[in-house]
Amino acid sequence: MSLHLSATVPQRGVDVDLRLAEGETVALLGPNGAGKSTVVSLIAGLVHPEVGRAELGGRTLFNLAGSRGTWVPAHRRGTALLAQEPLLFPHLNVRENVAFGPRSTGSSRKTALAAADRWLAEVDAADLARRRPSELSGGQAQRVALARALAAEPALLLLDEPMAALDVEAVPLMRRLLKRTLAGRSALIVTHDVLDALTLADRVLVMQEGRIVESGPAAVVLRRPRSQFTASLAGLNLVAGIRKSGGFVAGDFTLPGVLAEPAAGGEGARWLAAFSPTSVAVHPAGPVHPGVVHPAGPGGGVHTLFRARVTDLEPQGDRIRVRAGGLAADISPGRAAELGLDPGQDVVLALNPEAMELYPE
Ligand SMILES: Nc1ncnc2c1ncn2[C@@H]1O[C@H](COP(=O)(O)OP(=O)(O)OP(=O)(O)O)[C@@H](O)[C@H]1O
Repeated sequence: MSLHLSATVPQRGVDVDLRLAEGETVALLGPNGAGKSTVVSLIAGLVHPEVGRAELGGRTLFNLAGSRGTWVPAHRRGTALLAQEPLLFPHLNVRENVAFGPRSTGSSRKTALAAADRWLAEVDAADLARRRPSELSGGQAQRVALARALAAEPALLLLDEPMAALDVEAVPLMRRLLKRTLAGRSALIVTHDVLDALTLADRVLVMQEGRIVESGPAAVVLRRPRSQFTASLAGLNLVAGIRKSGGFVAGDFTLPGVLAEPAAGGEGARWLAAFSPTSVAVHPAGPVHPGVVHPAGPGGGVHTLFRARVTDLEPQGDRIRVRAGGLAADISPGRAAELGLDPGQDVVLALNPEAMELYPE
């Protein structure tokens, strides 16, 4: 069902306004402490905002705007929460754990157990029905917890980093199950993993310091990040600059002519450039002046060169990631050896405007 939440929790620095359409799965991303879990807790009824309101499928969950506030308690909200830890009842077996949801909303024991069997089959856990939670692996327990959440037939499923506590081997199966069960379902999933956003969500929201700062389809948000957090999730360099004489001017360099006919923003408008570290070439320090254009740069085309100091070197898959001038450049180990790179050394970076995504801030 559709959700609208607008709430402020000053003690946690959270002030959000978000909507989910009916049947939409939304991923909520953001750095540690951004307020993601607080948003989930607000919807679930576990945190009381100072002001705000929330509606799920047209039904008020809370409304603290007027003098006579409305507050629906957690167990009557029609939401189910799957957290990092499965939190199964230790004294009940798996089947009874899953049947607990329908039982608590008034189903007969027989109907609740039939629902449990159906949902256990749905998460490939039918064979675990008679086990106690203590006899399950972490991955199995989380699948059972998912079945329990779904068996409650929630109008909105809330998932707060549901795979964060799993062993790496258990994650792919859980992700496949989530993909299957979240399809067409109203759900909000908090995650740190960009793959979850890409595979599970119709749309992503990025939170920072208690506010939602980016929103859109995962592919768009990741191609055109608006914050360093999202850029690093997407594995991109992000540089802020301004439009000047048709060019993009950042602190260290200028990309002439790239904004000659911009779709938006005039002279002095703020623009962003996002580009992959693999598109940045590294050359020995030479007689280069800031912003000088190399007409036939590596890979062809017009490149912009600028001097920068290497701050760090780190392995990046089968490449070496060079951090210099606030940017990342991924080069081959052979090239790094050829350049004899060391932190503190000056180099020349070559940027290829053709490999960049340029967009108004
Ligand atoms: N129980 C609490 N009491 C008071 N403040 C809290 C409580 N839980 C979290 N906070 C604070 O509220 C802010 C938002 O925290 P929240 O847990 O919602 O962030 P998050 O984005 O989920 O972080 P993480 O990714 O680390 O889980 C943080 O400043 C945090 O320190």
